[in-house]
Amino acid sequence: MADHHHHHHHHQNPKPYRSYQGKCPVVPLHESFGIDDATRLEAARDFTHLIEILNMMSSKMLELSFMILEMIFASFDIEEKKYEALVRDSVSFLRVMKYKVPTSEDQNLGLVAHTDKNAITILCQNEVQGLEIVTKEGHWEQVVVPKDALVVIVGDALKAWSNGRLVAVKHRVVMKGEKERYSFGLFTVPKEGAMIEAARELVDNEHPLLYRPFKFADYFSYFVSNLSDDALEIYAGV
Ligand SMILES: O=C(O)CCC(=O)C(=O)O
Ligand SMILES: [Fe+2]
Repeated sequence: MADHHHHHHHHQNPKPYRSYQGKCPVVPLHESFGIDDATRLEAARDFTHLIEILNMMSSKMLELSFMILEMIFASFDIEEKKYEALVRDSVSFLRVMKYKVPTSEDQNLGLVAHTDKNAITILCQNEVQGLEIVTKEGHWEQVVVPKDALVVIVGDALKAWSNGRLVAVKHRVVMKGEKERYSFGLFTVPKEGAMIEAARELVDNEHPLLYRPFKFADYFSYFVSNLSDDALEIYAGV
């Protein structure tokens, strides 16, 4: 994360009155940015390394999600070969999000309650809180994310793979206060065609099989056309 902030400073042109202008108390209505030598594609590209930053951040976040998955597998004493579908057969998806300041209290829902459908999600937010989860007791509670910390969310695919040992927590975003919220999420998603099947080691008499094996893409299509709250239970529950 430190790298991310560090890179930000390179965007500031050291020459006066170049790059970003704005938030000036004399002309609070004004915002602008300048690009030196913009007729040269390389120079125009250099203006912002946003794409490089997104690429670097998402690579690091994907690395982190694989590391977390491996720790989960190790904690269950499961051999590497058995988690192919969840690691080697994964693609990543990055979503950049902005939540506006609500104008009235009854319009403060930033993102509807849901479980993530993919295997594992890493979230990174600015200092504006808003993420809420349903606790074991069944009530909504805010997740207070410390500065520079990331949030890891288990999705339905990992829940099914772990035969329900890992919980895909229901979460939402509720906006309060006067600041916009920004977040980005790196979603580790099983590849097209990947099967999600409970690890055999996690199925026994005490832990009967909860979900039949299913093709992740088919489950996702099912969810998209039904948008049910209990999609996993309905689609794959045994
Ligand atoms: O913005 C956030 O912190 C939550 C985003 C989220 O839950 C999602 O995109 O699935
Ligand atoms: Fe989510």
